[in-house]
Order: sequence, then structure tokens, then C-alpha cells
Amino acid sequence: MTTTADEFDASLALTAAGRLRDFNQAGVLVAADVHVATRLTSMLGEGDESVALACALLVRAVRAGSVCLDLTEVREEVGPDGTDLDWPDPGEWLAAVAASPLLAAPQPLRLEGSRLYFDRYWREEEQVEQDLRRRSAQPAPVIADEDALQAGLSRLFPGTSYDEQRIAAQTAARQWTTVLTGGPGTGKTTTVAALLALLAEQAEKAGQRRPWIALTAPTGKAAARLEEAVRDEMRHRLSDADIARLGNFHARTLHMLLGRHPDSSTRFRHNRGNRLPHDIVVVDETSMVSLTMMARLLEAVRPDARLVLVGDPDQLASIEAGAVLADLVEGLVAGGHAKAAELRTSHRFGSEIGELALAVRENRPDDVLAVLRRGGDRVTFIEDEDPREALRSALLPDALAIREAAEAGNADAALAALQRHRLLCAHRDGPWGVTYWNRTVERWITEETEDPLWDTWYVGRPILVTANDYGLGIYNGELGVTVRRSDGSLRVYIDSTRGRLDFAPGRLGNVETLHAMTIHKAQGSQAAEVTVLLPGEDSRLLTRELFYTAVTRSQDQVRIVGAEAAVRLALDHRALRATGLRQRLAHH
Ligand SMILES: Nc1ncnc2c1ncn2[C@@H]1O[C@H](COP(=O)(O)OP(=O)(O)OP(=O)(O)O)[C@@H](O)[C@H]1O
Repeated sequence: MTTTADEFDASLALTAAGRLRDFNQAGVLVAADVHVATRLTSMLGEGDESVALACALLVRAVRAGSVCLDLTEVREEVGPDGTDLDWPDPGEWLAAVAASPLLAAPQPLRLEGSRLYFDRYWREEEQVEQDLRRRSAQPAPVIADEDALQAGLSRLFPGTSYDEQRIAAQTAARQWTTVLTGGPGTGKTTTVAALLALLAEQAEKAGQRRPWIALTAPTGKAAARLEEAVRDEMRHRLSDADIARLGNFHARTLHMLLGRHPDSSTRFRHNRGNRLPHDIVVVDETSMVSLTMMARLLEAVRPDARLVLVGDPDQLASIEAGAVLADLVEGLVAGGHAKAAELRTSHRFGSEIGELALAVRENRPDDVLAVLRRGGDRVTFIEDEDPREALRSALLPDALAIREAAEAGNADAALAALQRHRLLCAHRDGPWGVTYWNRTVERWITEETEDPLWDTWYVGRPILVTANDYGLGIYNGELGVTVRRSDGSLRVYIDSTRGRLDFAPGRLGNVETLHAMTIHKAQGSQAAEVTVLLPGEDSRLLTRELFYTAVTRSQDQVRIVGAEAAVRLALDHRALRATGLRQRLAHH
């Protein structure tokens, strides 16, 4: 390699040599990957540069959300950036890593077949596997009254339109651990509400007390949505007797359910020595649960409590490492630990959005483009090279409606207007990023109202809470709006899991403007109308999972802004993560 290193380029590790330097200069590794690898290998006396390379590539993999690095697959995964690089021979590489002092106790690294792990993730994966195996090895749960179960299934899931849900609930009633999967509107919540009623009836038939139910989700927003949806289903579809048997319950975030520790984000009050008291634990939006949180949850749930993990495995995985839901879906079934409970038919859209989501999920680019271009009431495709004018007419009315309600001191109307429409971007920065579009919408408001919006806190400023604040009682993902009160002061109203709260703007630290939002942050929430800005074709974030997650955030209408090439590329790229859980569970 003849490239001269730029001493001011922070991505280059100037002290690196040999392969580490070449991989760094080719852009495969960043400086931090190289530094961690150099540090670890020198500390433990490892002189083989292929081991240092494996180490650095492992750091790179974990940075991207993988749990491990498969040494036999990494070259293909790196793709064109790695074409000219000197890759070690796979057999020799594996042998060198296996013999390394980095794998000797107290090992920072572990090798499982060809998968290399940091010790922490290896242990978490091992624990998740063992806990799930133990759960499935117990005798199946007892059905106290089979006739009552069958009668309940027919009553709660009447007719052929409920066939999938009836089968899923029947399956879930007979096993300790169920992964209930389905896209948006496929009836997951309906199934959960009815399943809870069936299990409560069985407890009554067995002469047991009313089951203690925990409803939980990774974010406050998703937990609140789950509770509302289950209550709604109960009101509409369950009998008074069913409702009385279920009693009262509230949804909480996983962190709250497990009991937050004041000085640790990965240790909880409930654990293997102090299990959760609940008989049934339902987790929604499981795709957002990291490997670490799944490990903490599984050690805290009693082995004889039902665990129902609900989610959509085609969505983006958690921000932290792991792809737990996708792994469980395949691993539990392949290993014979649980039967699948999969819902396929969408009951909500009955229209283009469902068709679009399915075509994205099944990687049918021509069908995706056909739905986008057909131009129905619910799906719009903006292919203009400069979409600003089209976006202005789509976005400005909602921004002005929020502002008008906020000026009038009407927090209800301002928050309702905010819930209506969401502008989603893949990136935070750059021409297609949240920062740019937040500023652009603010500029449009100024042009329209002649109010220059000098202050950070302006009337009608919509905000997103970006970190949990247990003191204030507001949580990551919650939305709010800045409203002018009759005395002229500004107040921020936030729809929180604890109800509507209001604060003086100065008290809020971790918030950002919400004219636009990243697709990652929108996981777990929905809006009536969603506008998705597809990034340029050179974006590394542009994947099928990202596109699918964005499309499925909409309840009524979705507008996709981008080029045909970006749509095709998105479908072609997968946000795949290297993990070993699926293989571990599948192994008999
Ligand atoms: N079998 C069915 N036939 C007709 N309508 C149904 C059926 N099942 C559910 N529905 C209705 O379809 C809508 C979506 O159902 P539900 O909320 O249970 O889906 P979901 O998978 O939980 O959706 P999401 O995860 O997107 O919120 C609801 O209005 C529900 O009442």
C-alpha cells in the first residue's frame, strides 16, 4: 500500500503497522478498532498479527451490532473494501486464534467453532441458551380443562378470519415460551388479549389464584401502546367474566419491570436469586430487545411462568448488540424447543401499505415499485431530484397546525397535531439527515409566519425525549410540544407513560426538536401519516430492515421520497448481524 497517512485524519491509527495499518487505510477498520486490538494483544503477549487483525475485526463487528465475528465469513461480509487486502488463510487464521493467549483464562475472548466473541457476549449468549433450554425441558404446562380451552378458543377467535390467531393462541397455551411474530396489524395484540383471558380461565378451573400478569416493552412509548391496545381489545372483545378474571395490570418498560439499579444499567433488582413474581410475562416489540436485556429478563422470569415474546423479526434489531428475536424465531423451532406462533395476514391496512410492507419484506423490488407508483390514497412516491417543494406542501400544514394550537394554549390540539405526521430520515447528519430537515421546517415556518424563531424554545417547538429522566418521570421516546400559556409563559407538555406532564423548558435537558426523526428512534411508535426520506445510494444505513421499519411506522398513509435506485438498493442490502444464538439453540 502506498497511501500516505493523513496525520489529521482521526479515523487513521498512525501507530498501526502491517495488516492492521492496511485494513485501517482501506477503511475497513477505524482507529478505535486498531487501538483496542493493539492494546489487548500487547497486554497478553500475543505477537501474531493475524490474531490482532481478528481482534480488531471483532471490535468492528460489535460496533455494528453483531455479537461475534465469524472468521470464515468476515471476508465476504466486508465486501469490496477488502478486495485488495491480505487476508489470512481461514484454516491458519482459526488455528492461530485458537492457540492464542487471548483465549486462556481469564479470557477476554472466546472461540465457538469459527465464531470469535468478547467474553461478556459469549456468557450472555450461553446463559440465554441455557435458560431457554431449561424452560422447554420442563413438562408442558397443564391444561386444567381442555373443553373450556377449546370453547374459549372458538368464542374468542370466531370464524375463519381468526384461524391464524386461534392456532397461535392454542400453541401458546401449551408451552412455557412462545415467540409470537407478525407484521403490523396482523392481530398480535388481539391474540395476546385473548390468550391472557384463556390462561386466566384455566387458572380458575385449576382452582388457582388469578394469574399475575406483567406487560412490558423495551421503551416507555411501546409499553404505553401495548397497555392501551390490550385494554382496547379487552373492552371490545372480552366478556365481563373474562375481564373480571384478568383483574388490573399496567405495562412498564423492561428496565422498570426488572427493577432499575441506581448505579448500573445492566444489573437489576430482579434476577436469578430474586425472581419476578409474575405468572405471565408478555414482552412487546421484542425486536428492540438487546442480547444483554434478554439475558437479564430470562434470569429473572420464574421457570414456571409463561413467557410470551411478541414482535416483528423483519424490523431493525436493537440499537445494542444482538438480533435476539430473529434468532429465537429460527433457533427455538429448529431445536424443537417451541412451536412457531406466526401471524401473516394483515387486518389493519387491507390496502397498499400492507402490500408494500409485504413486498419489502419478501424482497420483491418490482412489486414494491409498482405499489409505490400506482398512486392510491395511502401510498405516495416522490421521485423528484429536488423534493423540497413537494415536502414543503406535505409537511408545513402540520407544523403550522401544531404552532397554531400551541399559540392558542391548546396542549391537547397541539399534541394531537404532532401525533398525526412523522418525517423519518435514515441519518442524523448530512443533506438527508434529521438536523438539516429540522432546520428546513423551521425556515418554512419562519417564511410563512415571519417569526424568525431565534430562541431554542419557540411556541410550537415539537420535541422528542432522548433519555430516561426518572426524576422528572419522562422517558426516552416520549413526545412533547411547547405551548404558550395565557400568562404568556412557555410550558412543554409531554405525553408520558405517567400521563400528561408539563415542565418549564429550562428543566428539560435530554430533548431534541422533532420536525424530523431518525427511523431508528421511531421504532416502537407509529403515526397516522409517515414521510420517509430514503438516503442516497452510498448510505451504509440503507437496508431492507430500515426501509421495512420506516414503512410500517405508518397507520394510514405513507409517502416515500427517493430514487428507484435507492429503493432497489435498500431491498438488496440486509442489516445482518453475526450472532451465535440461533445456531446454539438449533443444535440438539
Ligand atoms: N382476525 C381478525 N379479523 C378482523 N380484524 C382483526 C382480526 N384480528 C385483529 N383485527 C383488527 O385488526 C387491527 C389490528 O390488530 P392488532 O392491533 O391486534 O394487530 P397488531 O399485530 O398488534 O398490530 P401492531 O403491532 O401493528 O400494533 C385491530 O383493529 C383489530 O381489532
